[in-house]
Amino acid sequence: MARAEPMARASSKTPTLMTRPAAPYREDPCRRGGRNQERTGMNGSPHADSALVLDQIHLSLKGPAGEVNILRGLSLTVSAGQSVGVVGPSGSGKTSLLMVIAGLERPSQGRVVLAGRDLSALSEDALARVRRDSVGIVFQSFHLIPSMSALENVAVPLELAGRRDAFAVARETLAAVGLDHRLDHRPGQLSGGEQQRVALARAFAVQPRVLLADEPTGNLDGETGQRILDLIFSLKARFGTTLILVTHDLGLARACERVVALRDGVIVDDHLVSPDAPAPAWAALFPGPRLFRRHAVTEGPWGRPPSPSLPLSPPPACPGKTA
Ligand SMILES: Nc1ncnc2c1ncn2[C@@H]1O[C@H](COP(=O)(O)OP(=O)(O)OP(=O)(O)O)[C@@H](O)[C@H]1O
Repeated sequence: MARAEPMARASSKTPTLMTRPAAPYREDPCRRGGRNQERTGMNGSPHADSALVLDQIHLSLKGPAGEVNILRGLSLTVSAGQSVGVVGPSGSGKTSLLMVIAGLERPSQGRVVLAGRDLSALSEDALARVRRDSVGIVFQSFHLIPSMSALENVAVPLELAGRRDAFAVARETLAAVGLDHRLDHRPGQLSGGEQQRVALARAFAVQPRVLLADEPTGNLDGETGQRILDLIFSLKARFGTTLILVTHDLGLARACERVVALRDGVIVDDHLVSPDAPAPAWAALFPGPRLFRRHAVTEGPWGRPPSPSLPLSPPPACPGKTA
């Protein structure tokens, strides 16, 4: 559902993008690269390499005609660093799933474990902190603050989180998305693709463990959408971010390592993507596929690699492993 205000249902909760504090670079090389297709019931099994575990999630909300069962017993485990395209017909629950993962919507039943924290056990304040530390969100309609410059849009969440280097980090991140010549432009003075790049810079500036994107190319023309997609995957490669992308675009979905298809609030298909494989069953859910290419991006899409001076900490050592 192309919700103009995807955060409206969570109006009583803390806005995510403006309050997320800076998080240190926490990519764990011990956890990266695994592909985990296990659907788990938690049952005490270890999820050490999981960025996200959803265990039997139900979400019911009151609609005008009574209660709507939006998610109905959905379980999913996503490895750290994995990219997952979430597809499905309109109304199947894709956006609702993102809201639950982000902690913006509490499930009626079930458990969400995000970056090692069981969200169901947390107070609202603790939930907001985990969200701010661990999650970046990018929406189809950018959600930038119109009265602020590009630089301020990226820097202000960092500043609110107490980062003294907020503006320096914001400059670096905007440079990494190719916008160092547009720092003082307000959203209304930027193209759609530029606005989405600002939104991506804002999401990645805090180096989240998990990036949630709801139709991130939905408002863009094909070429600009492709470049935004290149950028997302290049930032993912750089930071080891786990990506969960909701899309109606078959090509975008197939750019991910894994595709999960929803229908009526349950997972009906869950595949690792093989570029050479014949069209999988979920392809039938797409009316008119566009073809984005499969990604192996290591350089920035705007003609140069992401800024080497982004504030990276050295990767932590793997316990029990020698170099
Ligand atoms: N606040 C709400 N109260 C009641 N029902 C809701 C609410 N928000 C969404 N729904 C319903 O939940 C279902 C799933 O909505 P959701 O936005 O998650 O679907 P979606 O798969 O993202 O759809 P689309 O592809 O059209 O964006 C829809 O039937 C929708 O009408």
